[in-house]
Formats: sequence, C-alpha cells, structure tokens
Amino acid sequence: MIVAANFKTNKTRKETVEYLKELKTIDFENVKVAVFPPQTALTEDDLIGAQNAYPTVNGAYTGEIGLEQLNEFNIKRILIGHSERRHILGETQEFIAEKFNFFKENGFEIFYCIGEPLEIRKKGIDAVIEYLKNQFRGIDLEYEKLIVAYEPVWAIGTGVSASIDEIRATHAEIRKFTSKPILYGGSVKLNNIEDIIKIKNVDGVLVGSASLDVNVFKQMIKKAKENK
Ligand SMILES: O=C(CO)COP(=O)(O)O
Repeated sequence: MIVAANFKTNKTRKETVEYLKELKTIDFENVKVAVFPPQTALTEDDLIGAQNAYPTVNGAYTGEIGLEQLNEFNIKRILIGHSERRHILGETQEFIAEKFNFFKENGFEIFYCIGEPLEIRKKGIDAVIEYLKNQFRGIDLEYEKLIVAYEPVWAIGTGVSASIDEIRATHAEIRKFTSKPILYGGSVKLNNIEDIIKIKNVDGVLVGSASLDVNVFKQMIKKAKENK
C-alpha cells in the first residue's frame, strides 16, 4: 500500500521540514509514504522524492536539475510523466521515455504517471486504454522499482474524482500491462479515500491538494491502512 503526496508548486523548504516532522508522528507500518515537494524543498529524507529532473548528471540545461543535484540529498525517487508536465510544460512521450530510462539506469524508484483528458474519456474505455497505451511507449512496465499512477486529467484539481466503477474498470485494464503497483490520483480526499482504496487493483493513491494539510494527509494514511 502506497500513499504519496505531490505538493506541486506549493510550500517552502521550511514548511516542508515542519510537515515531515509532523507526518512522522504516525506509524508507517504496512504503508509506503512518499512526499514530492518542490525542488527548493528537497532535503535528505527517506520519504522525499523529486517531482522532476532532467535526464542528465549535470550540464547546460538552464532551469533544470540533474542527477548531481539529487545525489546531494541522496534522493532515489522521482515522479515522471505527470499530466501537468505533459500538458503545461509540453513534455513528449519520447522525452518522458528518455527520462524514464535515465532514472531507471540510475536505480530510482519511479512513480510513472498516466491519464487521459476528458475528450478521450467521453469516447469510452477502449479509447482510454488506447490513449494510455501510447503513454506506455518506451517504458519498461516490469521495471522492479516502477509504481504506476493513473491520474485522469479531468479529475486532477477539479474536486471530482473518477467514479468507483471508472477506477475499477481502468485499473483492471492497466493491470493487463503491468504487475507493478497501480495508484489512483485525481481529487482523492479524506471523504473518498476509503472507497477508492478498497477497489481491486488500486494499490495506493497519489494525492495533490488534499495532501497540503499535514493533519488531513495523516488521517488519509490511517484510513488507507485501515481499509486495504
Ligand atoms: O495531480 C495529482 C497528484 O499528482 C492530483 O491532484 P489533486 O489531488 O489536487 O486532484
């Protein structure tokens, strides 16, 4: 069972340090907890992963960080393929696959995000799976440190998660491609985490806005543990 927090472009280094201290007051037995803060808040801590990095040790990539910067904090976990990077930052599947392979070669635990936009969802499950298959291009779906995160774009930050039936059906299809853990993400909140975590082939959740309040996130971890 995996419960992960993606802070996106929220929180300072100081706030992140305080958050982690408070978060660690709960018992992490039977649950893997991961926290993805902004790059300025990366610290040496087992829970921390990077939201992004460039597939390079170092070099001339203005505004990016590479392996050298992650190594300073002993960071061995990364998010790749998040829809905000695909759609807002324009990352192509080819580039995402390059990133995946670089961080795989460097032994990172990779939270690999996939998810369809609303116009695809409206066409039905077959169109969704076809779309997701394209997001698996160039990705080793049996990489031992892979964690897949299914995050429908239309459910991210909208307050409306996918329905239980939609999650069940989509995760069952994704399961045909990988034996690795599959997380659901997209408006996971304190009031729906129990129902989501109970679904077959849901091995955890990736939480955005609801994770920003550490007390809420702590309760979400407890509910996830109690219900799986
Ligand atoms: O994108 C997400 C996590 O990566 C989900 O964000 P929200 O939980 O805010 O919908």
